[in-house]
Amino acid sequence: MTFRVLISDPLSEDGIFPLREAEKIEVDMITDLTPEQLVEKIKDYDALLVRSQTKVTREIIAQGEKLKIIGRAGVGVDNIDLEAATEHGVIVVNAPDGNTNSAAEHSMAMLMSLARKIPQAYNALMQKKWDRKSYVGVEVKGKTLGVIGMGRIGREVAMRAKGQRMKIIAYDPFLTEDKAEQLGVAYGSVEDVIKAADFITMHTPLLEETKHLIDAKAFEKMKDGVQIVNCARGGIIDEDALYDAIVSGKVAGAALDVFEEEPATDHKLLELPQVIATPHLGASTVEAQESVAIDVSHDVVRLLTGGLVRNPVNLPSVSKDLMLKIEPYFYLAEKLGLFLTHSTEEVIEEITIYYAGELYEVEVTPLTRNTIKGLLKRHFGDHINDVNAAYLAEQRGIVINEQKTSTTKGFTNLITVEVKTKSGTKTVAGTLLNGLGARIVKVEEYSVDVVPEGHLVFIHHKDQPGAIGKVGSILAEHDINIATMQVGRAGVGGEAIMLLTVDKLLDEADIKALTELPDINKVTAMNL
Ligand SMILES: NC(=O)c1ccc[n+]([C@@H]2O[C@H](COP(=O)([O-])OP(=O)(O)OC[C@H]3O[C@@H](n4cnc5c(N)ncnc54)[C@H](O)[C@@H]3O)[C@@H](O)[C@H]2O)c1
Ligand SMILES: O=C(O)CC[C@@H](O)C(=O)O
Repeated sequence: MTFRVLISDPLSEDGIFPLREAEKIEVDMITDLTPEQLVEKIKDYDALLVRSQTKVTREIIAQGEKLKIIGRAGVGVDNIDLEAATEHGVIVVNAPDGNTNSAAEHSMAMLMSLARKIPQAYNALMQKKWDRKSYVGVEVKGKTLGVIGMGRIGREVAMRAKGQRMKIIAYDPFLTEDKAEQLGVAYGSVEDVIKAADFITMHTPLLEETKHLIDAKAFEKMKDGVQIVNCARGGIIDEDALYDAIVSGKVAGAALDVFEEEPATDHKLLELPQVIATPHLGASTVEAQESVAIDVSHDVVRLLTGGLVRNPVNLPSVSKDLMLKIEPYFYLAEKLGLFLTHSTEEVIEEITIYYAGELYEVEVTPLTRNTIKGLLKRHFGDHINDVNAAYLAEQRGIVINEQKTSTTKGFTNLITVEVKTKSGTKTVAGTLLNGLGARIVKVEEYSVDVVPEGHLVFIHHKDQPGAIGKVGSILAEHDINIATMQVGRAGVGGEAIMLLTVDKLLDEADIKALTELPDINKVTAMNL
């Protein structure tokens, strides 16, 4: 049987040699297909390889009757409908490391060009203007660079900027003060970073949490004359707010490699002389393109020849027999992780998962991965799956422990998840009730009985008469219907919790109103 591979974006010919030389694999590189033509063509192919131009939509995936694997020659998989791929059993692989260096170098090139107005001066000279007054720049030495997102590229940029003798202040949900110290950078919240920086560079993925992370309010907090670099993803910065901040003079300049809508040729930001830009070139080097093409090509060959892929984005790698035993627990494990990530603001240092009762006999590692996936999903988005969850956690220095016990603690099965942060531990436990599905049965030291889905409100308060009624009244005033309510307390008049399921997610105003009530210590709203 011969497999057919379609490459729909230009990939390095040297990089795809593993595909070209593989037996029983035919490769077609056709880079000028319209979306309609791709929908038609994909029917004949077993694998699709893309860069960032091709939008691999649900429709394309649905039409891919033979499609087994989609390879993304690069990091971001935001041009691939992962949900559709998973639903259709199509494995998505990427090349997370191959372009790190190039993207970091491009970010530095943009930073330096911005500081010294090189593109603007070049343009003037090309128009035969010898203008030395209009293009006076600033030195970066001694200036503070704010790095938002200290993953692979953010760290490389920080190291390079230190070489330019810049001071670095960084934020990443997985960066602790200790790790920051080891890296020789200052650590702060997003607010600390944007307030302190002379230059700010973005290096996060585009997620629900990072969309418009830099908005009008954020610009207000920045130093006057701040300069912004974005070589990560358009949409992390609110482009309208950036435009206004430049026009008002708050922001002195911006260097953009990425835009919310690409291609972005007719964009109002490109009309501003303070903006320099490149057309998504961060990974466009001979080396990066060869490296990412080699990585995805190897994975495609591995998969098509019955092997295991190295960089799966959505692959569940569990045998059928084991899957039958543990599949019912996947949902519970992920929801427990998700619950804890919402109720833990601090950096997670250690995760311990205890499996009790009938889970004692079973291989539980896939459940551990699912729990970690739930715990990290808020920060990694769809990039994380049960295959790469543990790897990503360990890469961030999070210690993972898995423990088994035959003690049933009254339940036939029990999963207890404990996370350790700098200020202590947080715990949640859940069980699968025969015929009734998943339940959260313990939160911290309190016993509860809650279905882990939908909109939850978790309140820490002081056990006082009337506290529950006041919460009910505020929610009613805010038109929020309570579906269920659980309460627990350490002792009369002591620490207590309420765990409510409600019909819609609380917004900031709802949370503020509840927090202002007497005896309410903390309110956490979550969507499981
Ligand atoms: N311009 C280009 O051509 C180009 C090339 C390569 C990568 N990229 C993009 O650059 C970005 C970074 O890539 P990477 O390889 O370093 O990824 P990475 O996964 O190694 O790092 C991303 C980091 O962002 C952090 N993060 C998540 N949510 C955050 C938040 N709310 N605030 C701050 N940090 C947060 C994560 O913890 C992680 O450490 C991605 O968006 C990627 O797609 C662009
Ligand atoms: O394909 C490209 O050149 C862009 C790649 C880059 O955005 C990535 O996320 O890896």
